[in-house]
Amino acid sequence: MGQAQWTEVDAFLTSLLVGEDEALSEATAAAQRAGLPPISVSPAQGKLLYLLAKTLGAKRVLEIGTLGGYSAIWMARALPKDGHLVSLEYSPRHAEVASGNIARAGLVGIVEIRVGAAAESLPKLAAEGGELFDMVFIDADKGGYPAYLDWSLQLTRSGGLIVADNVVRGGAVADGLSRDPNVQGVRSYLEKVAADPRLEGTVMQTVGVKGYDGLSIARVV
Ligand SMILES: C[S@@+](CC[C@H](N)C(=O)[O-])C[C@H]1O[C@@H](n2cnc3c(N)ncnc32)[C@H](O)[C@@H]1O
Repeated sequence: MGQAQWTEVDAFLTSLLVGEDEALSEATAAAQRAGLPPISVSPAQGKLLYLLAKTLGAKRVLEIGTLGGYSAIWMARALPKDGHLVSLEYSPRHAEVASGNIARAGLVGIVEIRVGAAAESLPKLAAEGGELFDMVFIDADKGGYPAYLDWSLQLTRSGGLIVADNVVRGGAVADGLSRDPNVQGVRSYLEKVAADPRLEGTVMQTVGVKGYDGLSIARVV
């Protein structure tokens, strides 16, 4: 038997282990109908985010980059009934589609979407002085990642996780001479993770419809 392509393996593993239900598949379909770009995490990655939040016993999760709410639904499902997920989204249109998806998933009381640039929403969130977050998922503009890491460090409890998607960028992250601002953003993000004594981190390389990429996971000590 020949070696299966990653798409076949992904389909096999997703149907075997991930268990995407109607609310999740409808969230993807609604985002597609609304013309949103197909750049949400994969079902297997969504399940990983869910498992990380569940393992942490998370009550509070912060997401930077909502899109249609697909990853937010996964993470919110790991929270208790009185849990809270704050998701920051720049585009009002994306936030509107996400709100519909979150309502259909029965998560209105848990998920709060804040519309605006994350660089403006994060200082406001910090100024509110609420409880610290157990987990942050960074999945927005890559140039903003280094600043999002600084805010996430302020907003995450000791023992919590800061997770960031798309940090390998087809392998370009290893190219120190790259002039691509997205590559520079994720490279600087990983350098900050490596250098900060408050963090211990790693990167899981991934393959998916968006190509070869990676997910950074860092624990706040
Ligand atoms: C990769 S998508 C998020 C996917 C989502 N986390 C999921 O997996 O379902 C990135 C999102 O970040 C949003 N975004 C981009 N720049 C942003 C910014 N400066 N502040 C807040 N959101 C931003 C985009 O509009 C887009 O909806």
